[in-house]
This record gives sequence, structure tokens and C-alpha cells, in this order.
Amino acid sequence: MRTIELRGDRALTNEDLERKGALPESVMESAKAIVDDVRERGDEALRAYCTKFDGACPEDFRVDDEVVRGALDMVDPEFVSALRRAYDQIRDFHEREVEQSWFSAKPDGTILGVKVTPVPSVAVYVPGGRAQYPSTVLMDTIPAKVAGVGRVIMLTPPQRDGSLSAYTLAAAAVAGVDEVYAVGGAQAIAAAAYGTESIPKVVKIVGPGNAYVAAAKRYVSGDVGIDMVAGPSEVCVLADSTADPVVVAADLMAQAEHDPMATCYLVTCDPALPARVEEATERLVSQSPREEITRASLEHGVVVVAEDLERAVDAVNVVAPEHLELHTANAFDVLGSIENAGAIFVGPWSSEPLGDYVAGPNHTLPTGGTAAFSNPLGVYDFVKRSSVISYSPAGLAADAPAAQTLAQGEGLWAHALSVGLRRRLVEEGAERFDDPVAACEDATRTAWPQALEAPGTPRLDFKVR
Ligand SMILES: NC(=O)c1ccc[n+]([C@@H]2O[C@H](COP(=O)([O-])OP(=O)(O)OC[C@H]3O[C@@H](n4cnc5c(N)ncnc54)[C@H](O)[C@@H]3O)[C@@H](O)[C@H]2O)c1
Ligand SMILES: N[C@H](CO)Cc1c[nH]c[nH+]1
Ligand SMILES: [Zn+2]
Repeated sequence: MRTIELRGDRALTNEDLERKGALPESVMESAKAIVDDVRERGDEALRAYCTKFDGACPEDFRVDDEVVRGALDMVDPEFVSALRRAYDQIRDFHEREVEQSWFSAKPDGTILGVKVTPVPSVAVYVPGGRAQYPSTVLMDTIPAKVAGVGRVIMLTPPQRDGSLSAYTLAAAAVAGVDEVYAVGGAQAIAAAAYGTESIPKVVKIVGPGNAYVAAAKRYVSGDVGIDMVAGPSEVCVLADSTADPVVVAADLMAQAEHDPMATCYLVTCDPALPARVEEATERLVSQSPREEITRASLEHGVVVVAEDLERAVDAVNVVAPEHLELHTANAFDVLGSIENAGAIFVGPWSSEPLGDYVAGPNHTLPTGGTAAFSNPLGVYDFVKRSSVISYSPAGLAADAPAAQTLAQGEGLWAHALSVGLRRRLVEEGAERFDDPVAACEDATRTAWPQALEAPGTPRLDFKVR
């Protein structure tokens, strides 16, 4: 890990972090080429990329429902009960996120509100390249089901022998995924965004993945809904001298082992801590079966040493990490100053992997600095809100003059007419115009009766230089 020392008032910057954007440009380019190809050639391209990147391509991408259900009998009962405990706690947390439609009536009888409607179909991406992610099946699917999504399809890459992990399939059975497809990477995202002969097009794609998956989601966004950029994992540990260096080392390694592109940050106001953490990391990492990935990730990790806790907190807000652990005295006092983090783990007992698996909040979280403006995956990602506006005649009469004046100021004649015609009906005590020809006469007087000087022209005379 490289060290950045913040002396005096020097603040951490994105240049210090060598971060040019949420995802590397070269990865964005590769993902774009794959997506465009799958969009054009469908299954043929899908098969080619599947074979190239995953080493095998199943004959049929769709996994039989019987196989999915059967996976529950193939895994240890302890694994199933761990899945069920996680399921219950994740569901309980997400049920609190449900947003109801609401309507409110004004005294004049006008009704305003919001209608909440679930997205009809989603694809949940479940990573499966360098590790298996049954926990992600639960995290992606439970909020979708709580929101009322009718069709949840799951995309996950096949293993080298063309099969899928029984653990991942068992999780799909527990979570109630509707259809499973053994396809992954940027090509899977393209397939769900545009549809192929064998993969259905959906309305929204959610879930985490490596940089290629995240880049593909970002590229198709707009043609299809996405949740966020949820790319290679990140952790930032904010620690003072009360932190245990061994625990901090394990917590950094827990995210580093996901992916060589995962990023770890240690931000501290204790100048002695980084060396102790590094020493513990050295002792631990050589015992890990994932040593190679872990080392590759830690290699580009960043240590920030600040002069005091306040400046350390400012640095954390610039990092805007996916996960933040607060290993400080009185950690809850620090919480109020944290502005940018996907999930915040407060105090020494709050191991980040508890949040990955069982605590209940979602582990699909924004990365690459996007925690500055994105949210954890939640029930709100699976619904749309429609505003509802229903005027009464009295409400129309009350609001019409202001609406017509604003329309006149914008020079939008038919906007004003739409309101003005109804205003005339209210004033005449009628519901519709009996004589359409008469109704259309002298329409400008109906549209904008206000004496504004020159409709559509700004009154202030200023020039933009
Ligand atoms: N942000 C979050 O919420 C979150 C949660 C869980 C996991 N993750 C991250 O998900 C990722 C999982 O990654 P993974 O690799 O194990 O599985 P993955 O399923 O995300 O990616 C595997 C796929 O990547 C594609 N791929 C690999 N190399 C490629 C290349 N050179 N060019 C184009 N495509 C390529 C292949 O198609 C392969 O199927 C990790 O980065 C992990 O940190 C993030
Ligand atoms: N830490 C990951 C999110 O970055 C989630 C996860 C799943 N399994 C283990 N970890
Ligand atoms: Zn993890």
C-alpha cells in the first residue's frame, strides 16, 4: 500500500487517489465493444464471449427449475439454515423500505399524490468469476420480491465445466428467483438489456460485478434501468490508536480477496498504526488460500496519515468508499461527520463481512467514489413513482390565473389555452362546450387574458458575454 501524509491543512484529493472516474477507461471500452456485438449478433456473440471468458458455454443458458430446486438437497443442511437466517434478516430490513402510494386532498377538492408501481421485470446479476456469491442472490432478489416485481431473472456466469455452483442455486431457490440463466460478464448485461434469442429483455438490471460487468451496466443505462455502479469491492478503515492492528489487517484483506481490482484504504491519525497493520497483514496473507488476489489488491491500496481525526474524516469523505469501518474511540461520535460511504460499520465489533452476509442491510453498494451520490440497493430501486394530479373545478379556478400567466411568460399559447378553456367552463357553470365553433373564437383572449407586455420575451435586457 502506498502512503499519503496529510501535513497541516493539506486535504486529500482525487488526484492523490489516482482516480480518474468510477471505472477505468480501458475497461469501459472493452465492455462497450462486447455489448455492441451482443446487441447486433444475439446468442451467437453471447456464446463466443461465454466460451472466451468463462472457458465453457452451456448448451442451454436457461437452468431448469428442477435443477435449481434440487440444489437445496445437494448442499449441507447448515448451509441452508445459514441461508434462511440471512434471508429472514435481509427481508426484515428491506420490508422497512417499502414505500406506499399516497394521496392528499386540498380543501378545494383537488387531489395530489404519488402512485408507486413495481418494475415488471428485472435481471439480478450474481457474480461468479473469482468466487461464488450465493449471498448476492439473496441481496439482489429479496428487495425485488418485497417491492412486488413479477419476473426476477438471475444471470450468473458458468464455471469452467459449464455448471453452476450448487450453493448459488440453493440461494436462488430460497430467494424465489423466477428464472436462472448461466451467463455472465458484460455479455450477460447486454443480453438482458436488449434481449437475445434465449435471454429475455428486462426493464431494469441490478447487482454487483467486476469492472467489466459494472462498465456494461453503465453503458446500457438509459436503454434499460440500472441500480448503480457496483464494481470491485472497496473498504476504508478509519482508525485511531485504539484500533487493533490485527483486526484492521483482516478487515482490509476481507475486501482485497474479492478481486485484484478491489481497493483498500486505511485512514488514520495514529502515525504508528500503518506499520503495525502491515506487519499483521504480512503474517496473515501468506496463510490465505487467496493470497495472490489479496496481495494484488493490497499492492494498490492507500494509507492516509492525517494530523488529527477531523482531517482524517475529511479524507474519508473524499474517498467515498463502498464500505467504511469506524475503529475509533466513541465511534458513534464520528458517524455524524461521515457524508460519503455506501455502508458504515460502527465500532470494533462490526465486522464488514457480517454486513456481507447476515446483518440485513444490502451488500450491493456503490463503488469508485459513486457513494458520494448513490444509495445501497434497496426496495426503492425496484419501483417507479408516478405523480397523481386530479383537479376539482374549484381548484382549477384557483390555480388557472397563475398557470396562464406563467404560460404567457413562456410564450406557450396552447398551454394557456388548455387552462383558459376549462376556466371559462367553470365560470359558465358548464361541463363542456355545446358549440365548438363558438368555443374556438377569439381563443387568444381565452388563453392569456393577462396584460403582459410581450409574451415570450424577457423583460430584463442583459447580454450573455
Ligand atoms: N460493489 C458491490 O456491491 C459488490 C458486491 C459483491 C461483489 N462485488 C465485486 O464483484 C466482482 C466479482 O467479480 P468476479 O470476476 O468474481 O465475477 P463476475 O461475475 O463479476 O465477472 C466474471 C465475468 O467477467 C468477465 N470478464 C473477465 N475478464 C474479462 C476481460 N478481460 N474482458 C472482458 N470480460 C471479462 C467474464 O465474462 C466473466 O464471466 C468483484 O470485483 C467483487 O469485488 C461487488
Ligand atoms: N463485500 C462484497 C461487496 O463488496 C459482498 C460480498 C459477498 N460475499 C462476500 N462479500
Ligand atoms: Zn465481501
